[in-house]
Amino acid sequence: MTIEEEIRAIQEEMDRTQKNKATEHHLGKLKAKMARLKDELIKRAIASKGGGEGYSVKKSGDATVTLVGFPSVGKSTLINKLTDAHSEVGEYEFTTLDVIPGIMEYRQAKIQILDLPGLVKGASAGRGRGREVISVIRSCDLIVMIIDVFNYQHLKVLEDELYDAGIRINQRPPDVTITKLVKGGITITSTVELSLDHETIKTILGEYKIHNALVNIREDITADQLIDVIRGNRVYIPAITVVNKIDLVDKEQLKLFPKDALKISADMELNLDALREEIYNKLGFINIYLKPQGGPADMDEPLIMRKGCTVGDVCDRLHKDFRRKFRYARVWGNSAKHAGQRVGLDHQLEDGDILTIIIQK
Ligand SMILES: Nc1nc2c(ncn2[C@@H]2O[C@H](COP(=O)(O)OP(=O)(O)OP(=O)(O)O)[C@@H](O)[C@H]2O)c(=O)[nH]1
Ligand SMILES: [K+]
Ligand SMILES: [Mg+2]
Repeated sequence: MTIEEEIRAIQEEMDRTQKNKATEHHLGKLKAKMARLKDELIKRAIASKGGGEGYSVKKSGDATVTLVGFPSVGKSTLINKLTDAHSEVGEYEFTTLDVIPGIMEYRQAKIQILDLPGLVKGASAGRGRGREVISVIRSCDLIVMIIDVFNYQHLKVLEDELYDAGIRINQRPPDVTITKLVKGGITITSTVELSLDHETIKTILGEYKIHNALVNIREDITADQLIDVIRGNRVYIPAITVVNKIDLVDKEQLKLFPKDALKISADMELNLDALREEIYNKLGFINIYLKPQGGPADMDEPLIMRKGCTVGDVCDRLHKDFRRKFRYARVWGNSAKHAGQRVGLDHQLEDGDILTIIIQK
């Protein structure tokens, strides 16, 4: 049996099984098995080799955004309008076969946008150049999911493909820690009421050969989320949904789409300003001002970083040796307990902070 067939067989068994106290543990076991099989698919999807050469994309700018959608929804048309790129547009599917980068300059930020080949159902299992495309998506900072006005149902397919590739959109990592031990069995502690019973949790851990561990759960999680924590290879990426080609339908029809989806026409340049703004906001940029030791801060040209960044991230941005040569830093502003606070690489910065980095000579 292939993995896909096994998954289907287990799903059928789960559907057949009545939910009650007597079957709870059996269902838990099936759930655990199912989750582990899906995990096999993810492992396959993220192995960027396999089908052929991976795409080599050089990252540039302050953040990287990918355009993800079925063939011919208008990804290339859009990147040509938003950036300096010239990506081929065609009426036929799979016009774009490579990753095409472009830069969108917006409010002092340089945002790299990547036009990608169309994604189809089965991409995460390697259909088309699915695996290679997915490995590019996994390393971006924001996903723009594009559907066109005639194919709303594709949105769910896209979401499922990303999910099966270990990409969690608009989610935070589950608040769970697992500390493996050499003996003593499994101890589960939780600060909230859990929907998963302890037996199921143990069964899932057992599927991954974890028999001794401290498990601390601080939010109500699903079986899939527990496996996300065990595997640790999931990526958590924000996403926005865009409906393209609105010039082809009337206003009434647009009401059928969810409120939070942005409705645009790439071709007719309708609503593109709102999209630029949304991309910028969703990336959560902050300004960090650098101050050389003993001198005034450069207040004209801030370093553009992302919310949640650390002093170490700033070091990486400035020079490849800075992290290694780092001694300490001083910070003024919102993240500082007092002006000029001495901080280390892990210190989290906030918008408007002024920073001095001291490195070894
Ligand atoms: N009416 C209308 N047509 C559009 C719009 N955007 C794109 N198109 C047309 O849709 C077709 C596909 O556009 P592309 O930009 O090549 O789409 P794509 O998503 O890059 O396609 P692949 O690279 O093949 O995956 C072309 O004929 C475009 O002219 C739009 O906003 N309105
Ligand atoms: K096309
Ligand atoms: Mg294209």
